[in-house]
Amino acid sequence: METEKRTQISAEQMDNRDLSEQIKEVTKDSHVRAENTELMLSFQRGQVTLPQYKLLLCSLYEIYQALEEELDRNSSHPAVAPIYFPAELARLKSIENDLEYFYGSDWREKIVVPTATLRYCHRLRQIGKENPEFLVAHAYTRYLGDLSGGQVLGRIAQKSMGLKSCEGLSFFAFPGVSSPNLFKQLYRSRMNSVELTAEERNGALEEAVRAFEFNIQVFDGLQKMLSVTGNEHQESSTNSKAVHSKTLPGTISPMIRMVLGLFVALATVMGLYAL
Ligand code: HEM
Repeated sequence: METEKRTQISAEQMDNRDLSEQIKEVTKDSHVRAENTELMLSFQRGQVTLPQYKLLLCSLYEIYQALEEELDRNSSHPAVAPIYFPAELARLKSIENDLEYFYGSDWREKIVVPTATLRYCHRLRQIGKENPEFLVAHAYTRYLGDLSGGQVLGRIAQKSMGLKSCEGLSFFAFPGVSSPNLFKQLYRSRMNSVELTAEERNGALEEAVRAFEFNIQVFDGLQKMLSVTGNEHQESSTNSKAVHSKTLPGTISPMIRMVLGLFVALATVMGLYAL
């Protein structure tokens, strides 16, 4: 009886807690996992390479395009309006500048992303249409991350890649935010003002865990791309749109298949003559 009462109280206390506290709590383990992905470890060790960073920018471009389009479209939705800060937070334009700096004016034709990025974007667009009240989870995961660890990562990246100026690093800069810490406080209070039913709140918390999971999968996908294709797509002027269309280990490229086909045909013809 006593235990039942205690469980009830803690469930109530849990419900009464602010969304910003709850979301931080439920994503704690995921944050540790994200920090420990190979890509994030390269950043933290000061070993991030230009191909890694360029490839990350490609995925961030697709992700922020989806996220910001959905936030814009739902900007007057009651669960989005309080956390809608395009002037302070929007990243798309900055990423476009960075991509142009590294890839040149035809950067749009050089974008390559792993399938994990496409899945992440698909989810963002889906919830933008079906459950805009969950966008807060995705906006929190990306923007508060960028304003937290992201700030340190930007400085490390500049050193690691030996970039002289801040060119190519505008993704990390938030000119509209004079104090990231104060802004994060404001953002948390706005998150806490969003009115959600218990069911919607649980959904948003689940979505935040999912958002971290998507990021982890994107980072892992990028590392796989780098280990499979090396720097080839970074340094050449390939026009491929998504790496999932590239040849991966375990598959036979169309060229090898054609050569094998010709070989078999030739052997068959020669066999017929021999008869
Ligand atoms: C090298 C990797 C990373 C490092 C070193 C790092 C570090 C940090 C630090 C120091 C904070 C501040 C914690 C606090 O104020 O209590 C933070 C907060 C945060 N990080 Fe990361 N982070 C990393 C990667 C990521 C990634 C990949 C994501 C998500 C995609 C992320 C999302 C967040 C979020 C949402 C917060 C805000 C937590 C809150 O105050 O509610 N971080 N991170």
